[in-house]
Amino acid sequence: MEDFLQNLPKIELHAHLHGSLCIRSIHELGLQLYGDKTPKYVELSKKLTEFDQTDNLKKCFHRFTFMHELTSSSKGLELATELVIRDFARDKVIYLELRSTPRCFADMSRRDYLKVLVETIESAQKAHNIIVKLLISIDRSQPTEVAGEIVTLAEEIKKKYPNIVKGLDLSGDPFQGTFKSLHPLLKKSKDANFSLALHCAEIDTVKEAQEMLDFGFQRCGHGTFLNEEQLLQCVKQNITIECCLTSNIKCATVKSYDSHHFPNIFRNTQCRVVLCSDDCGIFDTTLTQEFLKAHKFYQLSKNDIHRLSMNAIEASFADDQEKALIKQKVMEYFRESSDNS
Ligand SMILES: CNc1ncnc2c1ncn2[C@@H]1O[C@H](COP(=O)(O)O)[C@@H](O)[C@H]1O
Ligand SMILES: [Zn+2]
Repeated sequence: MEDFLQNLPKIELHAHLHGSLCIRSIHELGLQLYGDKTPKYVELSKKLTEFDQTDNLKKCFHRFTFMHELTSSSKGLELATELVIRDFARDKVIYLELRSTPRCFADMSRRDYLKVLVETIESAQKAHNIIVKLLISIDRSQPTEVAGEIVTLAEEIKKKYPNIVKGLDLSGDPFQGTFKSLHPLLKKSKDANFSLALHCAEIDTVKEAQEMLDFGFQRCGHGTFLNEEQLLQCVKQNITIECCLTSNIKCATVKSYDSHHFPNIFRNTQCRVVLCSDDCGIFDTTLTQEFLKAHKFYQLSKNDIHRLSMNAIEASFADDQEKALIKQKVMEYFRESSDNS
């Protein structure tokens, strides 16, 4: 199964740019930015060895602050994006939806940030033979004015790069900010035909989850605390749940693999569900590892893996032609592997 999953052409729908940089690639980034044996690189290496295991959501957000310091220049951001895309391609991901929150620094505006991302995606997807789309993230902990600027920029850049910019993500520390305050902005995006992949019910906030479901969106990040009724609503509204096993365990929003919500949704409901990595760098995982864990803990068969792959293709924000192409590659792989077994 390990070889089968490693070589399976995979579809990743929930990956945050800065969380997806693994320690090895952060070293590579540091080397390229600062050069070997320079004081800055030595300091970076020291900091990296001091990182202890991420075992709760708060620690995870500390690490983002550190990551953001590294990419606070156009060069750093470009290199980080290229490395992340390369690493996904190495894990045999053939279709990737990468999400990132536009930031501004001394010499870079949020518009510049997005420009660096789309241009790097354009070149990296060719170099690494992978289809990459961008979802623009709104950080719920930031002031609504910032979210407003991001929504406006997203509309502008989607017009220019309609084949790369596919939708909006709502993420950030779930203990901060409210969906309600962002409702008018998200409504504007929805009316402008943006696809929405929103973090929802990552922590136990039933009322907010209900507001979000009633608002309506395409993909639900985590959905950990959705109740049975809300899952039924997801079925009715055709909302896909993006499950991130390792992320939930390491952030301690789920106690154990045995009590994870994935198997119940997958086996006992009509809800479309997909497996994703979330922040594979921070949680020291890969999409292959996520499938392997699901196989180990929930006895996923090859048929189940096929169903999950088809779910991901269906739920992706790719256009119909791209979906057909990805489907063909996945089907071919399953056909060949059954011929060889
Ligand atoms: C673990 N669960 C999570 N829950 C909520 N938001 C998360 C997240 N993991 C990542 N992010 C969001 O992604 C940002 C980092 O990537 P970018 O700077 O955007 O590329 C984080 O700052 C946070 O806003
Ligand atoms: Zn996430």
